[in-house]
Amino acid sequence: MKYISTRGNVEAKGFIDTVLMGLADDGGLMVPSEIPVVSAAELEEWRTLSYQELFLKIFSYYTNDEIPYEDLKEMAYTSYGNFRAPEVTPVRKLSDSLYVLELFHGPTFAFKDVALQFMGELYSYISRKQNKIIHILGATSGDTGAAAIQGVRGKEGIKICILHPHGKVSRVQELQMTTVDDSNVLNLSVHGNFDDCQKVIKDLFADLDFKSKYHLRAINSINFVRILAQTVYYFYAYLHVEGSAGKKINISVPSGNFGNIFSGYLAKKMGLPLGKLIIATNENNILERFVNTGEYKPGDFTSTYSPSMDIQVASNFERYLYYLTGEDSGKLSSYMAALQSEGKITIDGTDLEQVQTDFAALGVKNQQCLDTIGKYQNEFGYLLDPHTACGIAAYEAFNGEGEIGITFATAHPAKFDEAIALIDIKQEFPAQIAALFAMPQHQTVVEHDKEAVVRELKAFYGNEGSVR
Ligand SMILES: Cc1ncc(COP(=O)(O)O)c(C=O)c1O
Ligand SMILES: N[C@@H](CCOP(=O)(O)O)C(=O)O
Repeated sequence: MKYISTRGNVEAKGFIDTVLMGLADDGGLMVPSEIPVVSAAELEEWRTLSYQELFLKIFSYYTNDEIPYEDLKEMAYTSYGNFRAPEVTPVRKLSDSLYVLELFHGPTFAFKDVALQFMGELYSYISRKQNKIIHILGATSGDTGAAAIQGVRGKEGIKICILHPHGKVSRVQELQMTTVDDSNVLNLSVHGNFDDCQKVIKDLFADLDFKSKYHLRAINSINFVRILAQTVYYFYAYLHVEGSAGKKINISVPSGNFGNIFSGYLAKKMGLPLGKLIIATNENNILERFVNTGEYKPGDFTSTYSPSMDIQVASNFERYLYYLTGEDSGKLSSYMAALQSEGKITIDGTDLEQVQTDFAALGVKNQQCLDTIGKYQNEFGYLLDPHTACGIAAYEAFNGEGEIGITFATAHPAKFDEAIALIDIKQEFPAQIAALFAMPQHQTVVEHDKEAVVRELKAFYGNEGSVR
């Protein structure tokens, strides 16, 4: 398996080089040169596998034996060994037509742990095997940062710097990131929003001299391995829903940067019989507007009760667009150029029909989000976090009569008590979260400005040159 850039100007790479490259050097995103297809018979054989076994089956299609099987196995078992649920991502049945895939049983109580616990192990493995310095640079609206820091804190050969939007993450998210006092961690709290943070890091990755001189590596979903690791739980969910054999299952995914739902798109292309892929967003509804009208146009940023999805410029949209163009890098590049110069991308005709076949989408308003949390607490005694509540509202809008839907629970409600308290629900915090409130914080507040970030990075990296 080789990996290529959506923009077509990067020499094909192997698996590890793709991980290390992160953002493609031509500004595009790396994708597999062809997507492997799992047969229906093999899929059925996977029904009894544990999460870790399933992970190994799926990764084996992609790693080209660049990582010996025993090493990959050890990484998978270490990564998921510290999840609070033995199933890793348990499936809960709420009714005959609704299942919830709980993705929040990792160390930081959000779905990001599933991929980032593994990426922490993988970067550490590559650093040891190749004697490489790994300087992770990431942007977060709250959850990626916490999970990435937790995945690599204290690991030799690795430093991590995370940019988060100042005052725009939840209190627990901020504490999860900033109470970590390991010397290999730097938190930059940026005056601006998530899109501003993401733009700064993308600009730094695009500066190839800087990227190479300072050994920059990505943990955001611009990195293909994030997408791949997230694909595993789509298979797991499908295989653990009662009566799914021979049926198509709809999946509703709280979405922001389009990474999670793109993993579902990949799973479907690999042969997983999924029905509708439902994009649930909040009032930052660029993806809903795109699916309904064909116009992709970043709008005004809105702060909502689901702050992790307060995103206008969705990174992985480019990967989807690449497949929509029939893997035509030239056409994709001209769409991305139009986004740059005209501030929007417009598609129509059969392309728009294809989009509407691939996805349904709903932008859930703040009040509807709160109403959904209240409704599920009353009817099922099940407390939803505000992101998951958007997912459930979108499931309700699109799951048809007699169809089965799975909604992804992307975070634990304790991470977003600000919203939940508004409807007078009092929740008890898990001990790991309650303990954060008494801990000192470490962060540097910076302006939303590439040069200010560069100054902090240079001080953090010190004299580290090309040898570890
Ligand atoms: C809790 C939660 N739900 C949903 C999302 C959206 O996921 P994605 O960015 O992969 O679309 C995020 C952030 O990414 C998140 O932290
Ligand atoms: N919601 C995310 C935003 C970054 O998304 P990623 O999937 O590209 O890492 C977050 O929690 O930071």
